[in-house]
Amino acid sequence: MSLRADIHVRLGGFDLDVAFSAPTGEVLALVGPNGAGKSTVLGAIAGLHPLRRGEIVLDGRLLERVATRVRLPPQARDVGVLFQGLALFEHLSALDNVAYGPRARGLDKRSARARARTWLERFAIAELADRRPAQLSGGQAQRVALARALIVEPRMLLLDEPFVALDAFSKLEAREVLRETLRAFSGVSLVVTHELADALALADRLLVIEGGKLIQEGSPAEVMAAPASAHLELMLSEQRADRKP
Ligand SMILES: Nc1ncnc2c1ncn2[C@@H]1O[C@H](COP(=O)(O)OP(=O)(O)OP(=O)(O)O)[C@@H](O)[C@H]1O
Repeated sequence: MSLRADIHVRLGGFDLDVAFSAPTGEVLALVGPNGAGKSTVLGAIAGLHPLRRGEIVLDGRLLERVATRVRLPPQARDVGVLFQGLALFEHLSALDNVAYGPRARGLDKRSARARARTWLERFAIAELADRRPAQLSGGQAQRVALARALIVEPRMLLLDEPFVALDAFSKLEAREVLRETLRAFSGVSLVVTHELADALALADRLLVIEGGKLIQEGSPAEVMAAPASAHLELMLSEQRADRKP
């Protein structure tokens, strides 16, 4: 097992209480209504919300265990994060956004930039190296954000609503780029999305959360065959309506 997570977090009056695990290479989609706790799950794994109880183990390495007071800081977790809205550094070029991780880990500027350039090439955006985020399209910015997350060779990827800011056309293209990226990525990926179509296109397995609890998990086909909540049924019927010509 590559990821084992038993997560109990309290945020104000909200209690999150979910446990799941995933083998190496699996792509998990976390779906559920607004306020269900999806981003909080990501934040807990990334080390941004301390656990009240439980533990998180990634590739046999303990990231956090409340019982023995182990709690690695975010930068020591080897987890790549794509935040909602991408959160690129507006004052840095695309190249320096991607070079940021290696620089922060002590690599000299020249080597970090050389490495960043290979990642821009991998995402077919080398010619955009000098542009600032404001001069990129949504799809291009998403590629920069993916390159920035992957350049540090994380063991796990966390993606929070990776398509929110995109128009319909960019979104299809971005979904394809992301699908190929996740397929090539060797660690576990966890993608938060409120759109079932994205989850179905990307994920090996769905985790459905509502009110801070895991209410269903299974392959897309299993979940579609027997949705465990009214909200999920509604998502499914919207998805079917979208597919009709
Ligand atoms: N810093 C905070 N302090 C108190 N409550 C919070 C905090 N952050 C989030 N919450 C609450 O925790 C709950 C879960 O929020 P979370 O952002 O994880 O939901 P989500 O499923 O990602 O929702 P959305 O789809 O709207 O992004 C919500 O009820 C939210 O109001």
